Amino acid sequence: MTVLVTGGAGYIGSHMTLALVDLGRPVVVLDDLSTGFRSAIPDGVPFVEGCVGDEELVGRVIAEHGVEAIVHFAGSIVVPDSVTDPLGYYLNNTVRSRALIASAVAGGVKRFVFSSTAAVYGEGSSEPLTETAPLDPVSPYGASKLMTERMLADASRAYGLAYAALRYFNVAGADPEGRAGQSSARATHLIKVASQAAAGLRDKLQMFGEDYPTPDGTCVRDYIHVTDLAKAHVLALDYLAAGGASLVANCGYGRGASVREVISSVKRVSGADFLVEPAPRRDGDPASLVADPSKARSTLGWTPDHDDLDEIVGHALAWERRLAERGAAA
Ligand SMILES: NC(=O)c1ccc[n+]([C@@H]2O[C@H](COP(=O)([O-])OP(=O)(O)OC[C@H]3O[C@@H](n4cnc5c(N)ncnc54)[C@H](O)[C@@H]3O)[C@@H](O)[C@H]2O)c1
Ligand SMILES: O=c1ccn([C@@H]2O[C@H](COP(=O)(O)OP(=O)(O)O[C@H]3O[C@H](CO)[C@H](O)[C@H](O)[C@H]3O)[C@@H](O)[C@H]2O)c(=O)[nH]1
Repeated sequence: MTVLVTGGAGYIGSHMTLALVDLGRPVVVLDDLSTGFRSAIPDGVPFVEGCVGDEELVGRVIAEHGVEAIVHFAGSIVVPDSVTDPLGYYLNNTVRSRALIASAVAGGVKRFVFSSTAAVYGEGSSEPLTETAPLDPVSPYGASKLMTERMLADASRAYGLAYAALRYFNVAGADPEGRAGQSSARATHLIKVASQAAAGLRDKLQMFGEDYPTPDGTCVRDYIHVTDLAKAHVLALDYLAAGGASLVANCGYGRGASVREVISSVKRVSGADFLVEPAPRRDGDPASLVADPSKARSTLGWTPDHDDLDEIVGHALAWERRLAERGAAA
């Protein structure tokens, strides 16, 4: 069963590609390298440079590689950018996903795993969030992903495409063996940015908002290790291949950490101090997002191996140091 991994040159997609290679499963990567890196794709894995919205290209890839399942990571991911450029986000995340789903249907691909997000949930629901919590995205990013979920649900009913939409909470960390990590220098994610500050690559960290209705006033998120997330995708592929019904499932640990707690963890684990500057709230940020992951556990049999904030931070820091060494060597 060849798996087409879109966005496989990106952060999460490269970890999924590694997970499939480790299991000896055939895989092909499609990525336009807009935010991904050619070097993130393991040696020997076929790579096609192009856009998921290019139906002619995707049709050819499906036919030439005998693709039987698609894992769709490709997309634009920065919540505040989606607030300033909503139409760009609807184009890359929604319109091009529609084209990819159409290519899957036309090419006879029967299984599809989609990168959705906790950003599809509205604010104010009681936590932890189950998949049945009200859907009312705060940001265009969340809306662009929710629209793709809806297209998949309809395509599944109409064309028999079985899908799993995995709603990731906050993905962080790096491959424990140091083979992959978050490489984008322009990354905006808290653990990445704090790791860069700890490694001396940034002079400070801004803390966006201290007046949220949370225990310490800063936003609360459910941070999940990227390797545990890749494992959930492998299980989702196996579940669908075994005839499992289409599903939507949260991917998180069910426990929240505040921005202050994350910063403390990064300082503790790195042993480095860095400047933390209070800053205004960032557009599109909900106060708190914590998953109820029981569906992924019961339906997919998912059990995390790295459910520990300091471990996640330790792997992110190790990757950051590796990147810094490579930069110094370049
Ligand atoms: N990182 C998180 O915390 C998080 C949380 C929830 C959901 N997600 C979702 O997971 C997926 C992967 O995120 P990531 O953190 O690895 O981001 P990333 O930017 O590292 O990876 C995205 C990859 O997709 C590629 N890409 C973008 N548009 C493309 C297109 N039209 N055609 C082909 N390739 C394209 C990029 O070059 C990149 O390699 C995204 O869909 C994102 O929305 C991420
Ligand atoms: O320099 C920074 C960066 C972030 N934050 C804060 O840290 C928290 C987490 O922010 P991230 O940017 O790390 O992550 P988001 O919660 O904004 O978004 C991430 O998780 C979401 C789901 O929860 C989406 O799926 C999205 O793709 C992904 O980027 C937020 O309160 C943010 O304001 C800071 O204070 N300073």
